[in-house]
Amino acid sequence: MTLLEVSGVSVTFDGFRAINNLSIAIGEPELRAVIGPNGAGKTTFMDIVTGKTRPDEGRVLWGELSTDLVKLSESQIAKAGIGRKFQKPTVFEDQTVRANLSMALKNKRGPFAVLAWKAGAADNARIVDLAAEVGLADRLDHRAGDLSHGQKQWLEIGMLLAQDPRLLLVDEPAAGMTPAEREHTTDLLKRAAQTRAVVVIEHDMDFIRRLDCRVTVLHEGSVLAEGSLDHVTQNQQVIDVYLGR
Ligand SMILES: Nc1ncnc2c1ncn2[C@@H]1O[C@H](COP(=O)(O)OP(=O)(O)OP(=O)(O)O)[C@@H](O)[C@H]1O
Repeated sequence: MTLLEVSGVSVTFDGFRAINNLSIAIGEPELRAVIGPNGAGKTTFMDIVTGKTRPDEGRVLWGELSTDLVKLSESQIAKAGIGRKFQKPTVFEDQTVRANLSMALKNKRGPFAVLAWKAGAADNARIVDLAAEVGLADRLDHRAGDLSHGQKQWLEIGMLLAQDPRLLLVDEPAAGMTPAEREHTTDLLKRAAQTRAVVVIEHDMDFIRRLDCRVTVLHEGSVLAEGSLDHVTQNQQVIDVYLGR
């Protein structure tokens, strides 16, 4: 099923067309990589889906009811089931891994439930499962600030998964990671994408190859090519504007 359908979207910043008649459809479940040269519009694409940037034209249709996300606020879009991971990890450094995951579970319930919330047995089991899922099972009682850069990124992914998003948007997860951390991150994202849609912006081609998924190449705010990594990397235009540089 198509979960997200970006259709004919354009955005102009001060006369510069950053997104130009962009159309992309993401299925559920699906793992999708988005690549392209600097300034191609990758981050702006995510800003549009999450409601941070409003398009001048086009529609962003979501879910079974084809709700137009352009008409919703950022918080309504988040509640609809779209989670976003920015490049830099944003975890509560002074809190433990367990407390961070616990807060993320709490947030899912909304402001009224939070007032009366206390971690029950089911929540504690879910926290342990989430930690295991992102590879932090043996770090539950460690301070998040003491984790490595890669581990902080995994914790933040765990916090997003705690909120059960139907679509997870991830911006350059491999940046600053060791090769072993990158490998773990690809496994984690592939697993997460078995039951939901996951869209990953990345520059690291080895990372993309390991993701083993459909790839969309953006250039000047539009889709230049789409398909398997082998398919898009053999495309002469992709070689000219991105790979050959
Ligand atoms: N708020 C803004 N105001 C003005 N220009 C912007 C704004 N946001 C993005 N742009 C411009 O739009 C273009 C697309 O930017 P975007 O960050 O989406 O590209 P990107 O593909 O994510 O690039 P990178 O790989 O460098 O992160 C760039 O030329 C950028 O300078």
